[in-house]
Amino acid sequence: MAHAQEIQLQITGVPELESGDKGGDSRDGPGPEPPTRRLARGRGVRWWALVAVDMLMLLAGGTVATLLSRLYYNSGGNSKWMATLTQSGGAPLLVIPLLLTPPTPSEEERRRPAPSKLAAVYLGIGVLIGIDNLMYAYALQYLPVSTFSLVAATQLAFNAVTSRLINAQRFTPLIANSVVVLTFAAALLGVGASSDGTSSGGGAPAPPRGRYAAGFVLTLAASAVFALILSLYELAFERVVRARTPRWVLRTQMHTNLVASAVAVAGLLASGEWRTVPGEMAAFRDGPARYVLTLAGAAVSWQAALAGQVRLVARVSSLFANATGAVQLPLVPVFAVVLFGDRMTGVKAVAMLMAVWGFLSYVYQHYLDGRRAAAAGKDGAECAVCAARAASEIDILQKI
Ligand SMILES: Nc1nc2[nH]cnc2c(=O)[nH]1
Repeated sequence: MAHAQEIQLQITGVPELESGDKGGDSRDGPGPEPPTRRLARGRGVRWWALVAVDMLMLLAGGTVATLLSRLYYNSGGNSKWMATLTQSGGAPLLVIPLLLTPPTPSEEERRRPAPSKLAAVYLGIGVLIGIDNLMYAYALQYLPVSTFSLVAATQLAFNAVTSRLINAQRFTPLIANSVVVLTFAAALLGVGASSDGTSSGGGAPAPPRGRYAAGFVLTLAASAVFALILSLYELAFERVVRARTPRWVLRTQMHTNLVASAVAVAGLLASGEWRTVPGEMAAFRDGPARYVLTLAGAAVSWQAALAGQVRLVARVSSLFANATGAVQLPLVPVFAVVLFGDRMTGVKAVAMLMAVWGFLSYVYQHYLDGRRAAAAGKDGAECAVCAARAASEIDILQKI
C-alpha cells in the first residue's frame, strides 16, 4: 500500500501539460487541473491531425532545407558559417506565427517560468544548436547525400539513449522495432550508395579523401548533439517552461535559435568568412539573386522543419520527433534523383519502404497507447508519452 501511495504521489506530481487546443475544455479555474481530468481530455482525430501537420512540416521543410543547403554548396557557396547561420537565421520570422497565435489566458498569465531559468534554457540549448548547426554545415558539404544519411541515422540510436536517460522514455517492442528498422533503412541507403556512384548531388566534385573522415566524424558528433538537443527540449517543456502551448513552443524555438544565430554571426565575423560573402554572391552559379533566394529559402525551410519537430517533441516525445526526422533521410536522396540527376536504384526504394514501415511501427504504438487510455476511460493528455506513462501508472494502481 505504501507503494501505491508513492505511485499516487508521482502521478499527482506530473507537471501540468497543456496544448492550447483544448477542445472546449475550460481551464480558467484557479488551481492546476487534476491529473485524472487532464487525462480525460481527448486525444482523438484532432490530435492525430495536428500531429500529421507537424510531421508534414518537418518532412517537407527538412527535405527542402537539406536540398537547398546542398544547392548552395553545389552552386559555388563555400562559407560554413553562412550555412550555419542559415539553419537558425530564420528565427525572427517566428514572430509572425507568434503574433497570430492567440494566447490562452489561463496558461499565459498564471505560471510564467522564472526568467533566470528560462534564460539558462535558451542559452544552453541555443549554444548547443549553434555548435550542432556548424557541424551539420561541414557534414553536408563533406559527405555525399547517401553517406550523410547513413551516418545521420545514428541520431535515432543516440536519441534512444538520451530519451531513456533524460526523459524516462518507455521502450516497448514496437518502439524498439521502429528505432532498429529506421536505422537500418538509412544504413542500407548509405551502403547501397557506394555502388551507386551518383551520390554527391548536382555533379559536384567528390569531396577529397581527408574530408571524408572529417565529414563522418562531424556527422556522428552532430547526430549525438542533436539527439541531446531534442531530449533537452522535452525536459525543458516538462520542468522549466511547464507548458506545451503553441505560443510557448514557438517562443522556445525562437529564443534558442536566436542564440544559435548569435553564435553563427560571431563565427562569421571572427573567422573573417564575412569578407568572402560578396565575392561568393557575385560568382554564384545563377547570380546574386539566386544566392539570396537559395539561402533565404533554406532559412525559412529550416525553421518550418524545426517548428514541426519542436511541436512533435512537445506533443508526443523527442524520440517520436526524431523518428519522423529519420523518415526524411531516405526521402532526400529520392528527391536528389529528380533535382540533381542521381540514379534511382532498387536499394533506395527498399530503404524508403523500410523507413515508412519502421515509422508506422512507432505510430502504431501510439495508437495502441491511445486505445488503452480510452478503454480505461482516460483518453490521453496532449503529451502522448505523459498520457501513456500516467495510464500505465493508473493500471498499476488499479492492480494493487
Ligand atoms: N544534427 C542535426 N542537426 C539538425 N539541424 C536540423 N535538423 C537536424 C538534424 O536532423 N540533425
